[in-house]
Amino acid sequence: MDQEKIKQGVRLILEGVGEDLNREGLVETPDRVARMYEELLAGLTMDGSEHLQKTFSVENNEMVLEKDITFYSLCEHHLLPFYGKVHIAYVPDGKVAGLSKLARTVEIFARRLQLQEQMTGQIADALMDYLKPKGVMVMVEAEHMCMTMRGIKKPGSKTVTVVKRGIFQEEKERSELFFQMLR
Ligand SMILES: Nc1nc2c(ncn2[C@@H]2O[C@H](COP(=O)(O)OP(=O)(O)OP(=O)(O)O)[C@@H](O)[C@H]2O)c(=O)[nH]1
Ligand SMILES: [Zn+2]
Repeated sequence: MDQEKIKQGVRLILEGVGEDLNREGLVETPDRVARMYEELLAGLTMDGSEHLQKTFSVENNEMVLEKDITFYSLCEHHLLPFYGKVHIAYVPDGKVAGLSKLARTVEIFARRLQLQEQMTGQIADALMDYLKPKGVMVMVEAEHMCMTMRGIKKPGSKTVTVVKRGIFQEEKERSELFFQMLR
């Protein structure tokens, strides 16, 4: 990431809104914001396979659900946060991932400029590609600040996206079980 360019950009925004760049509270702001983007967009340089290489063998291929994984992302249209919960279910095919690795995979795709629909699909596809389970289902529930603090201003509105892969597309009962387990 080009920190110098981000700093220049922040200086231009501050000037553009009519601020005094030399005001005490703003002197370090371009630097802070550049460091912040490094953290908020850390997923850009990471690969979805990163945390899904190490697995554990299982004989029982029953569904695993990891729910309420909190995430914070940035919408690519306004650069404002959208945040909420990700729920991931998968049906293993002889191997499972460490539980924390599901949340780590969420982080990789959340820490980018995103569309919620795209993030949901990317998480599901990474699990299918690298963990090779029989199926994956991912649900994301989020509040978009571009919908709440600006524009249409509808605080509390939630966007829910769902992506199914493999056995979840073929067997309706699997998705029903997923929804039941979320209650
Ligand atoms: N599908 C989708 N849309 C999103 C997401 N995040 C933000 N948006 C929408 O992106 C759209 C951008 O619309 P534009 O008309 O180009 O921008 P705008 O004039 O700022 O739109 P308003 O928000 O309606 O004021 C808006 O409708 C946002 O609600 C997302 O994750 N998925
Ligand atoms: Zn937006």
